[in-house]
Amino acid sequence: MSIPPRSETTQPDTHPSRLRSLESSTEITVELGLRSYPISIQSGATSRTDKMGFASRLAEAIGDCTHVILIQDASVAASAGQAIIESLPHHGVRVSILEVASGEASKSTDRLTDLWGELLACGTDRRSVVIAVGGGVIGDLAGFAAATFTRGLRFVQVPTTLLAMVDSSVGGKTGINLPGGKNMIGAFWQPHLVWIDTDFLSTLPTREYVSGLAEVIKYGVIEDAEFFEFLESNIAAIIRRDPEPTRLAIARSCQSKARVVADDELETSGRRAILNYGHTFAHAIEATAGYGAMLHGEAVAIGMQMAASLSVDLGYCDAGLLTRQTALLEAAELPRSWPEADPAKMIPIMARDKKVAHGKLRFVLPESIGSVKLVGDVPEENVVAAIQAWI
Ligand SMILES: NC(=O)c1ccc[n+]([C@@H]2O[C@H](COP(=O)([O-])OP(=O)(O)OC[C@H]3O[C@@H](n4cnc5c(N)ncnc54)[C@H](O)[C@@H]3O)[C@@H](O)[C@H]2O)c1
Ligand SMILES: O=C(O)C(=O)C[C@@H](O)[C@H](O)[C@H](O)COP(=O)(O)O
Ligand SMILES: [Zn+2]
Repeated sequence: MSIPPRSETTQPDTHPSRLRSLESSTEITVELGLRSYPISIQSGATSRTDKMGFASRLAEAIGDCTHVILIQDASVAASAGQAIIESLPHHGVRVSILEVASGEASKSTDRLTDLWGELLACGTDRRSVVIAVGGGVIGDLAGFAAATFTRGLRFVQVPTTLLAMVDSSVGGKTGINLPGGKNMIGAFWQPHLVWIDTDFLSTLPTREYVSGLAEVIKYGVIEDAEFFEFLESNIAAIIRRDPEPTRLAIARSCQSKARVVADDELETSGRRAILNYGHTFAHAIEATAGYGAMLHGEAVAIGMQMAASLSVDLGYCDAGLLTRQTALLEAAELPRSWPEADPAKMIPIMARDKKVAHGKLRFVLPESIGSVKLVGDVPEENVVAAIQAWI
């Protein structure tokens, strides 16, 4: 099974990220000049001792390394965490293991402060390397600890959820939440390597796996119409976690994210903001529901519905787009509405969105499948109507 490469005529690829297929592995490069790094997508290769294994890729990406700090989600300590530890050279590398409790609540100032103390206590110096093993929560938290401890440690992302494989491990956004806003404290800090072993997905609960599909579908809407069509035809197989379509969906998502990040690493030109499709609503849903009550991907699915409704309402796209997006989200078994959505609670939180410029909210709105634009000056009554459409 294969999806065709993006057609040059309809979708000029001005910053192509290299995609190489090697047997059952795929390698994508995030092109950022001196900060470029590989995303290695494998199936079951973590403990291989040859050049395809984790240890070889780590050595290639990092160079000298005598101290590794594994920051891992407690729920993958015995599986992915253990596989990474066993793959590391037994001599010459000291390994410190720091565990973080599962869940969004760990992306907090309290947990971060403790983590800084734990890094200090285990003798971390500026040549130490942080390896984050877990989902987006661990990647965001450990990445921010790496960005800030002694003004910056090299770090590696080993994502173990679908969402982290397709989105959060790539692109260098790291950070924690404040009670009043998602990811309000953070830094752009790129990893040196993203190591994706799809075998780690075998233990992931269905609800978490499905949550990751929201970000996968996002790429189709924002910049890859061919991928959206591929997902429409293959969503049932991807939900079953059939290896080939699942690996293709992960690779194509990473390719999309790598392309956008290479274009606008620090979200200054506006290009990277497209990755925030649905997120202005989603972050307000997560904050008002209470962090962790609604999964990030679930909130993104509902947020994409609200954004698409807003776009139809303002005349930027036709209703057909919303129909196709609704059908795909439904086929992916993602929520499309939230009965408790309250515009009066959500709008003040949305006002703190990181896309706000000169005090005005900006929304990523679809024009057609595969194309979105950043729109400012949206009347509040239309925003309220878009929220109310999905209660
Ligand atoms: N930095 C970015 O660019 C970016 C992008 C998207 C999302 N995010 C952030 O990512 C977070 C969501 O990430 P997530 O969905 O991975 O959630 P998560 O990290 O909370 O992981 C989800 C759950 O799955 C468990 N888990 C992880 N791997 C497992 C495995 N292999 N087997 C069994 N259980 C496993 C975890 O313990 C947790 O309970 C949010 O905080 C979101 O804001 C960041
Ligand atoms: O990488 C990006 O850029 C994204 O916006 C990806 C989003 O999926 C992700 O949820 C991100 O953490 C949101 O960032 P924020 O800047 O809106 O906090
Ligand atoms: Zn997201």
